[in-house]
Amino acid sequence: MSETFRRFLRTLPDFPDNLPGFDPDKAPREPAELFKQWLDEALAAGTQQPHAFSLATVGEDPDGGPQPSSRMLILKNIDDDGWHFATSRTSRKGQELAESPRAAMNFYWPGLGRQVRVAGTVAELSAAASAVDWHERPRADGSDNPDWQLYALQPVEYEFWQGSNDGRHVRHRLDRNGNPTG
Ligand SMILES: Cc1cc2nc3c(=O)[nH]c(=O)nc-3n(C[C@H](O)[C@H](O)[C@H](O)COP(=O)(O)O)c2cc1C
Repeated sequence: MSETFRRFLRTLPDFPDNLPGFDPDKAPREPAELFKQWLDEALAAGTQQPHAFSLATVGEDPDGGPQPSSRMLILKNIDDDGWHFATSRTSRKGQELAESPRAAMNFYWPGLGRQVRVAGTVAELSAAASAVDWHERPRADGSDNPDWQLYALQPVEYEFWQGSNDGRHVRHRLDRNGNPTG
């Protein structure tokens, strides 16, 4: 099984042939602006749920050691508070964020060979903003949910990654102020 499966994985499709280029010197200076540009391009390329991302949080393993966990979420906004997402405070990630308010986001747009990483500290936004988010969900039914929480991740680092079929992938890394870090 493992050898067959290993060979099967090798046969799976790689990046599409026509990936866009990326020149960091010509990119918007503001990381949020560059992100919005890439999001628009992912949408134009037909990406389903281009605003979906993986959120990694840190909890504890059964022996008390650090244990990362991750799951997909939907981006709700970007403003001075940070990059917004919402979930239940009682969920695993909600409990982990209460204990350890740091997280890492990862967006991936396979059709464009692009990945964006954003990591930082996480703060809870207001109950009023959380209620608005709850009621604006696509399948909202008018009920309230006092456990629903809107969070904002305040970035400490960013990485914009553009894959290339010649293997010369471009990594554009920025600090919290949007200054390139190499
Ligand atoms: C594309 C996608 C988007 C999702 N968006 C959200 C979301 O915005 N908020 C949320 O609480 N769960 C969302 N989920 C479900 C989460 O991935 C996860 O299963 C759930 O929140 C429980 O996670 P936890 O047990 O790790 O806390 C989404 C799942 C997928 C596949």
